[in-house]
Amino acid sequence: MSPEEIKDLQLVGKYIQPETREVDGVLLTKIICDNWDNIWNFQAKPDDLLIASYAKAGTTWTQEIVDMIQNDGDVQKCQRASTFDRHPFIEWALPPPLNSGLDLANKMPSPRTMKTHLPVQLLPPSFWKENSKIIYVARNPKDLLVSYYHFSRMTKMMPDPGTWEEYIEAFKAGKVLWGSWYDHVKGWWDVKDQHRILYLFYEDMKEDPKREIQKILKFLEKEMPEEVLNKIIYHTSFDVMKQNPMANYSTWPTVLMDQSISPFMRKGMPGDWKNYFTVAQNEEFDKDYQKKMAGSTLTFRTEI
Ligand SMILES: Nc1ncnc2c1ncn2[C@@H]1O[C@H](COP(=O)(O)OS(=O)(=O)O)[C@@H](OP(=O)(O)O)[C@H]1O
Repeated sequence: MSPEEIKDLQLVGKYIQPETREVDGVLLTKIICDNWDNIWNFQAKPDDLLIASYAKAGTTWTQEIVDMIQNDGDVQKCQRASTFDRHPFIEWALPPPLNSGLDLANKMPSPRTMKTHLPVQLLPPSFWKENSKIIYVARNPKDLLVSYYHFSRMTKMMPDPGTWEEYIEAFKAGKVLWGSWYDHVKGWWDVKDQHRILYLFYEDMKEDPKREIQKILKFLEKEMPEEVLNKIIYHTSFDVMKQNPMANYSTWPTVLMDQSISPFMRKGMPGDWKNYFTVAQNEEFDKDYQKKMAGSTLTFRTEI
């Protein structure tokens, strides 16, 4: 992003309202809802790759891994642009002169790699029709909630999260952007075997990045020498990505993300939720979780 564009962004920033609306009961920003027809009618292609997730599940990490794989471990090539511009975020509509995800996607030559946080029922149907490959990444709800709370405090593009106590309740009720986490992870889980979907877990990636990167390689039908694989593991580690301006959103102006409040690459640590949930909040959360996830074969690890 050039300094000129950043200046424009700062002018535009004051027009960014964290207003929300719903599409089929799913809370989204007003700008996304106003643009919904275009998003729904987005034309996917058979050689598209979509990285899908609920917000704060490890999307950027997965994007960096995929980009490194696609570029055979060439770090310089992966520094060609920020994550947002390398992989269009299909539903993320911003006012001009900012690029909307759809504009970027439509301009991008094939094969395209894109990102979405949409729940499965709101995915543009052309992705199913074209049988595009999808990598879904899921993260345990407690760490995700903590991450989402901090992100919502530092970004001006989302509604104010309120107090920690209020935010836990909003999250449990699904009254946060992109709707219910519970429905999101279950919805994608339930269709994973009917389409070309690789379902990954943040905690598994943290536990054994090599094993999980190998799953992605297989899914993308790629092979690579051990030394390139090791380079990818290193380049996509939390500490290295935290210092990478093309992955840590530091090129974005503070009017959109004020990283002095909380950095985008915050902790990257499974189990951090224990520093935030009280014993009572944790018990309440678990009780509610059991109800909402009852009957599903999907399970999460809240620490590794
Ligand atoms: N390489 C690596 N290793 C471990 N963890 C990582 C990595 N990269 C990003 N992160 C952490 O992922 C969280 C951000 O999630 P997303 O990228 O999905 O956010 S977004 O919804 O796309 O804005 C956010 O989690 P928290 O640190 O818990 O807030 C990031 O720090």
